[in-house]
Amino acid sequence: MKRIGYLGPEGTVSHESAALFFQGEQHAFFPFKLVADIFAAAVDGSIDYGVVPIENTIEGSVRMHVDSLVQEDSPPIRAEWTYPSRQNLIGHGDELLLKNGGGPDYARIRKIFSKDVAIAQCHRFLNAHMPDVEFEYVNSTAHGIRLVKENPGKGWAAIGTKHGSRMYDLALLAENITDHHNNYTRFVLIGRDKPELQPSDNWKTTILVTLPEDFPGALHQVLSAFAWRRINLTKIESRPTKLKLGSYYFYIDVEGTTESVLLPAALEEIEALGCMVRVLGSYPSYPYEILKEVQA
Ligand SMILES: O=C(O)C(=O)C[C@]1(C(=O)O)C=C[C@@H](O)C=C1
Repeated sequence: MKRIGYLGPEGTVSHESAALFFQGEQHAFFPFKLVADIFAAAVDGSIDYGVVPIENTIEGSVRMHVDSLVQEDSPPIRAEWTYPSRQNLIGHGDELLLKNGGGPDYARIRKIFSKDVAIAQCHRFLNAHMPDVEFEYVNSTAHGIRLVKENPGKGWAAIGTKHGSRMYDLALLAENITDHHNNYTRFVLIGRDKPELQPSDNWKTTILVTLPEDFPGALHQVLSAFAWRRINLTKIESRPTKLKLGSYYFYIDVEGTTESVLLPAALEEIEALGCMVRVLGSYPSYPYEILKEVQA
């Protein structure tokens, strides 16, 4: 049985998405307090695979997690999938719902607990209903829900999943409060060994490219190595190497696998330019709709 690490406690978006990804298989799930701890456990072998949220429709890249993926000792990316992040306002119903059934009593909500990314996904709703509410950023959405559960009577609410509200037996004060409903998170699976997964028609490869110094037009040449081979890039992002001010690498996702003929040739061409290239993983990609179909 494989050991899977996810951002806990139970009831996070990561937990829901991992349950869907590994549906129908026997796995042991282990909650972690921080995504950094998942990386550490995947490195020291105390888990086989780790589930890492990497990008969100509204908030873009989760930078800290991208930076962990890039560390020299991080295990490779073995798969990616997308999962809808549907956030809800959660609290003690007897305390924070209007008695006449008229919905949440916003005036009584003093503080909202959640993960920074989840709060950022609900800005419009929060501005419209509670422009002056105080926020407390916690390690995960379910961590916030748990704190609210343990502290009734203080005017505390959380932002998190329906699954989380059921798990902690709290009321859904307001449902689907994300700024728009097309809010997806991209998760990656990291692990030392190649997992056995459903076949997929979509493959991606993530590479890190560090450009040589003082080489005018280097990025242009890197991109053209993909362009003339008609290899599609799905993401490119620059991140500081953290070694020197002004020194950056490029984090690039391309469609295709390193098992193909074209992609290794493109990477060789880029290396020949004097760039450093590191492959962070070549892996199948599963859109949410496909995972849902398997479930049905
Ligand atoms: O806090 C959670 O529920 C998580 O799984 C983490 C996380 C993230 O940090 O990106 C994952 C997806 C959601 O969009 C919000 C939060």
